[in-house]
Amino acid sequence: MSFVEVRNVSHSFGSENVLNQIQLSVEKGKIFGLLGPSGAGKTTLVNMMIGILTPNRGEIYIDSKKVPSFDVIDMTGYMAQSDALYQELTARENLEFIGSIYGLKSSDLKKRINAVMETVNLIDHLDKPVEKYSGGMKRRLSLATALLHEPKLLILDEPTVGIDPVLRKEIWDEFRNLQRNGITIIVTTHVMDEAEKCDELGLLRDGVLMAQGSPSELKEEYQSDSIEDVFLSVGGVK
Ligand SMILES: Nc1ncnc2c1ncn2[C@@H]1O[C@H](COP(=O)(O)OP(=O)(O)OP(=O)(O)O)[C@@H](O)[C@H]1O
Repeated sequence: MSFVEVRNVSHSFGSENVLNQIQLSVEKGKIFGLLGPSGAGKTTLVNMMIGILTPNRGEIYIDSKKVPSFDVIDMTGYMAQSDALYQELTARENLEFIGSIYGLKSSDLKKRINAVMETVNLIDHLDKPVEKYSGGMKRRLSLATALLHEPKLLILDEPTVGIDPVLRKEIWDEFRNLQRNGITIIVTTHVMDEAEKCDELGLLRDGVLMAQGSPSELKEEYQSDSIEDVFLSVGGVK
């Protein structure tokens, strides 16, 4: 069994069919990109992976455990599309709060807070209230909160929205570092140059997984020079 397995998942909200028989698998230590236009169903699918939402049909397994599961919550770091931060608290206070939810001991917690804030390059802003952070700083702090309990799986919903290209590169360098430590990363995006950086891609459109493969496999299969062209081909637009 692969580290992440999505088996025949379908979901509707009322009469709107949002996901249709999604099958995909992600190997341990890979960066998997879920690529698709707005409304394709990316957030719905990642919410199912962490167990926030239960699919109408199908199953999801993470590290051989069926979702939802407390083990999966423990091993997963999640960064939602909108930052779930307490604005009036400082970064340190936000991280202390998250750490207490995960049951980190105070001595470990202090070390982890310093480590994750170093990672996202915010160590000099630890005691600043979040409301004084810029949008990009908030995204980085959200990434820090997702990393705090040393997850084996990171699920990131559009992590670089509102982040400038220089910082985006730094964040991607960090993803590579995490990957070197054996962490599996699932990232949703509609930024094509980010898609090219993933080991494996799933192309989602209108709730259907149109194609899955590495960027080079997909480009070869669809005889395209870029992932953007692949996307247009599988979408039937080209
Ligand atoms: N709680 C909900 N109730 C009803 N409809 C929903 C709900 N959540 C999502 N949807 C619908 O499901 C579809 C897929 O939404 P989803 O947020 O998964 O897309 P997405 O690919 O993540 O888009 P974006 O890139 O804009 O975040 C959309 O048509 C959306 O309106």
